[in-house]
Amino acid sequence: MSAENVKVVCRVRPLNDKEKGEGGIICVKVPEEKTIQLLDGGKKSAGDDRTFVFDRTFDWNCTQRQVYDFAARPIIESVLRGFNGTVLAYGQTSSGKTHTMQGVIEDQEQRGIIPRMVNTIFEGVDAADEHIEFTVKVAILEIYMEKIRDLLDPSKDNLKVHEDKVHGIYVGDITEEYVTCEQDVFDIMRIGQENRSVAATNMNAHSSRSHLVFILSISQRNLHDLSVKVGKLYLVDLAGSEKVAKTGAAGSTLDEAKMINKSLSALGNVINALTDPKTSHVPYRDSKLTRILQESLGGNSKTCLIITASPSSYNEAETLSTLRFGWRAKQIKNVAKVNQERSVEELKMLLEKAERTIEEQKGRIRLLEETLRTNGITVPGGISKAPAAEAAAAASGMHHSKSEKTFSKPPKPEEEADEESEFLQLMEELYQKKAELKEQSEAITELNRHVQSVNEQQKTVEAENQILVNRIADLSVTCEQLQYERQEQLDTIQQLEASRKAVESELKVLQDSQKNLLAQISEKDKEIDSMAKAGAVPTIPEDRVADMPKVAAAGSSEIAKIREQLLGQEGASASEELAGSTDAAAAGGELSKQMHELQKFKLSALAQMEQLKKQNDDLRKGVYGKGDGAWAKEREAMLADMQREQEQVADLKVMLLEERKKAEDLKEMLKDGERPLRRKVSQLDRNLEQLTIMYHKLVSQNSGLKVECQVNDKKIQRKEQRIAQLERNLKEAKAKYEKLLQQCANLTNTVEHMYRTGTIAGMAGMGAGGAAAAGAGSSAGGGAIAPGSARRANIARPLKGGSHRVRRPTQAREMGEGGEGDESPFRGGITTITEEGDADGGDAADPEKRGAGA
Ligand SMILES: Nc1ncnc2c1ncn2[C@@H]1O[C@H](COP(=O)(O)OP(=O)(O)OP(=O)(O)O)[C@@H](O)[C@H]1O
Repeated sequence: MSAENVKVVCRVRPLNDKEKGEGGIICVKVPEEKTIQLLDGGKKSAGDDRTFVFDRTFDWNCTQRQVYDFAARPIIESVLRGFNGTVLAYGQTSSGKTHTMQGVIEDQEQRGIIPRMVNTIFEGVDAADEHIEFTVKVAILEIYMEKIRDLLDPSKDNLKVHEDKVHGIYVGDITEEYVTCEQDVFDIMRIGQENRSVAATNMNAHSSRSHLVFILSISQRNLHDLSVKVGKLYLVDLAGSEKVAKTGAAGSTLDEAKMINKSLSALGNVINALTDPKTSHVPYRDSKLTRILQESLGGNSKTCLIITASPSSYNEAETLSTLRFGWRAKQIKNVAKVNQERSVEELKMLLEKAERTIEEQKGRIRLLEETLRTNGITVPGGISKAPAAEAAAAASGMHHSKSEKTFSKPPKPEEEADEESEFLQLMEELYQKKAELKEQSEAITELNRHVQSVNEQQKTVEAENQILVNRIADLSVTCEQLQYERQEQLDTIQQLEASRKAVESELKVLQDSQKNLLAQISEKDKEIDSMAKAGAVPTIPEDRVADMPKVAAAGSSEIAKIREQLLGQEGASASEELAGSTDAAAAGGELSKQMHELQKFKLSALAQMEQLKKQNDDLRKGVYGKGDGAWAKEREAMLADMQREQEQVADLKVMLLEERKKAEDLKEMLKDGERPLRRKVSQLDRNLEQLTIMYHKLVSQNSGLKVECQVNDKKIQRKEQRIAQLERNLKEAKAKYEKLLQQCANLTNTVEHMYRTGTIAGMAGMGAGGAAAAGAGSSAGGGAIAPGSARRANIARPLKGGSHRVRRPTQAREMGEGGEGDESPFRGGITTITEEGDADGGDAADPEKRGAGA
């Protein structure tokens, strides 16, 4: 983990038509891979202050792939290894930021950094080992007028930036979509793009006036040891960095431009602070942009800044400012580290390893016991585990430093000394194991804490889940209510439709009957007219002819027939009369006979007429039941009724139209009401799904952890019991050991006494030498034991039959741990056995050496 500079890459786009039209000429030069020169006013020279060196400089001939391979590929590869990564595009409007970051997604050649990175991610996922499980999430946000908007859910338009130890800096409540393939990401990008704020300025008609941040989280879980690595990738397309005046913005667009300028100048201030050794405070909190990019600039991230520039002399000032910005940013140093969590499995493996080592040590202790036995040092019954107990006791003094761990030993033969040193080594190892065990138990405690925090998280998630469930239930109720109301409205519409149809059919019937009546009326009128004309017949009186049109339809045809007959006959008789009058002289009595006949016929016809009239009257009365003139009234009444009914029908029509309109409005309202509701419900469904997944994950993790804890607790318990047992054994062994020492000392006393008193012949010289050595602490007499040697010996010889005691340096006692009352000579510091009252213990003599002296 070492600090590395932010990588800065410069890209200059080709001169565009607008710039050519404005008479702009190329004012930049890329003399070599890493250098860019800004020519002075388009002249062919550039001063030193206008020459900049970056990690790489690309001119207008470069391809999207070249930029990606140099600027972004190493970053995505790091993200796949668990690092955080950031790629930022900075430059004036229309300088090629979006072209570089996004390009044309569908075009393999022209696609920019984001789609290429997405491609590399899924290639990496496909190529990874089978036991690595990947989870990729995408979020897109926009910082516009110092507000963070969620582009995957535009209703979240003022998100907050949070910071904690676990997640670092993050945007709270942002929508994160899980993706499983490239296309998923592209679909999400399209949605984000649609929601992005765009305002036109004269710099670039479709210039984006907001900062776009695309966040990809890649989590890798190792299914073998369950460790998790999480790499976060921030891809940032900043808003145009041109001067406000040049944008030609005014009014709300001016405010907007100022705001954008504010966040960009905050970015500049952060970079200045980071690169100025005198400044200690970095103003990350001055804008939302710098707050989000806190880790990317001077933090835990591998970062690449791509500065984009126009080559036109028209944009010279902006290009110079962009190059200066990039140059400053190049001084920033980041310290990136892999974001990895130690899994329970890993800790478990460590524990198991420690246990295995303890088992090995136990085996060695057993071996050692055997060695002790074979060398005549009895390991008393019941304390066969004494060495282990000693080891445990030694281990319990784990806070001693290695240098402090010097163990005293009684004078013994050489092989005993070797064994003892082996024993001590063993104990030292045991001490280390105990330390490891302590570490493990600390890890378990840590795990318990982790379990607790997971439990708390789970509770929070459950509570949130419950809130969401409640909200969903509320929404479902509202939805149901709306659906019920909608159904009611539909029913009303159906009813109205039915009544409309009924009214229409009634109307039709009425119209038909009206038509019939009108037809009848016109028929009657015609009849009346014709009858009126027929009034010329002398035998029919005028008043009767006037009545004729009122005759009912049933008798009218008969009447007409008879009338025709009458007319025909009368016409004939009239002509005959005429002929008779003109030929009167010739006709004579024949005429009067015919006249008589005609008169008779006329009378009978009149009688028939009379009868018919009567019939007609009867008929009329039968039909209408009313007298003359009532028919006209009836007709008027009918017409009035018809009129009324027509009016009613018209009213009904109006009502129907109104109802229809209401229904349409209602439908619209329902549609309008349903749309956000549906969106909300689907969003909530998505959230719920994610939460449920999280919840299940946490539950399974939690239960796994609980089981782990239980197992570990049991192991610890067993180990503690074993340690306690070992400590007990050690105490017993120590007591026996001291007893043995006592016996040994007594024996030595007795032997020396015997030497001195001459009980053992031939040993007097040695006894004298020994006595001399004992008395003077020098080599006088026997002279075999050097003072230094005597001083080094841990067990002093007993004096003149006097008693001896085991003395432990105060410091050693103070440094002992967990072994109160433990008098083991193997614990803490030098233990010496001296004569009583001999603080120095320097007069001790090694029996072995003594033996040699003799
Ligand atoms: N290197 C390039 N090669 C060819 N065309 C380019 C290059 N860079 C940019 N362009 C073209 O220039 C125009 C403006 O570029 P782009 O939209 O990427 O600018 P921008 O800096 O993102 O602007 P804004 O600040 O408005 O977002 C686009 O039509 C783009 O295709």
